Amino acid sequence: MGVEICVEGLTKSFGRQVIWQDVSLTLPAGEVSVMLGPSGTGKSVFLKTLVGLLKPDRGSVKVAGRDITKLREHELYEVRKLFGVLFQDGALFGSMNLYDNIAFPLREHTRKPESEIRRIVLEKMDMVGLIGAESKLPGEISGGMRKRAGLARALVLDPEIILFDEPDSGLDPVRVAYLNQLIVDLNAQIDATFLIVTHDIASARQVPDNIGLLFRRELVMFGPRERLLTSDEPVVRQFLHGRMQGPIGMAEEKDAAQVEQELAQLDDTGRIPEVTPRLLPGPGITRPPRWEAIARREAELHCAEGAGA
Ligand SMILES: Nc1ncnc2c1ncn2[C@@H]1O[C@H](COP(=O)(O)OP(=O)(O)OP(=O)(O)O)[C@@H](O)[C@H]1O
Repeated sequence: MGVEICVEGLTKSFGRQVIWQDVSLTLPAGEVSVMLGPSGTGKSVFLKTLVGLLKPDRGSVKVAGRDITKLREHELYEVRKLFGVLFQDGALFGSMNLYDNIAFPLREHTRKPESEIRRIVLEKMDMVGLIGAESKLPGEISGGMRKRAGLARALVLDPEIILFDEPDSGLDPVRVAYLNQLIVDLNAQIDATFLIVTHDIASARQVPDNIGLLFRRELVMFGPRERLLTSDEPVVRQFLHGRMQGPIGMAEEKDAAQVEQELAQLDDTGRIPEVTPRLLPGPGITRPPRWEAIARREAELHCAEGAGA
């Protein structure tokens, strides 16, 4: 079972540049959450702060009840073992083949014999569909395969929490669909807590239990997927529809009068936004108990939509 991450009053700046302030949210244990936000709003900085690679100016990050912002380096080292992180490019060592890349955390952090390492590496490679590619170098495989190799490496220490930094960037829509299915299946199988930073709205609509949005140095909203998908908040609507009309501008924020005019022209007030059906774990994958609650919520949602139609 994954662990809960409880963030309270978190603020981070670099020099005089405030990245975000007073961010509070709880990533529920075992659930999948997505963090959205325009480029440069500090989503990657947020992931790095959660894993203790960056120190916040203020606030706390409690991982399984321990505030990691207060830990010393050697204590932090222990807590970091709870995390698996999938960096944007997979962050593989270019001169090592996939097998050695994936075995690396086990050789670095454990004293397991090579036979056990082999069993674990092949098990994780199988989970992400990479069996047979053990001897390939990262430069010899596609971007999608590199992401999956990065994911296999993030899995070898059996993490309680997995952080994904734009897992879908640079992938074609079909590979994104496969990757999303893999994420949903993995979550059901290993039951860890997932946080995904993505720009892909289709993924954000289908995959998570919860969605958050960073904008203007603040966490605008964080909550259950359906709440954000049906939200009236202009910035949430603009982002989830990927449209120009709304508070988010090309380079900076727009003035209030312009935003008001754009929103008036849109004239979609009163229309109930569609809630995209959730991506389900694949056939044969045993779903953890929380899926019963999810199924109930989804059924209620469809009843309400049916009644409103
Ligand atoms: N180590 C650092 N030192 C100084 N500034 C930094 C550092 N890391 C990030 N920043 C700044 O923090 C801001 C947020 O960066 P971050 O990469 O977290 O944004 P993001 O929301 O992930 O963007 P994108 O969606 O484009 O990947 C940027 O202005 C960046 O220049």
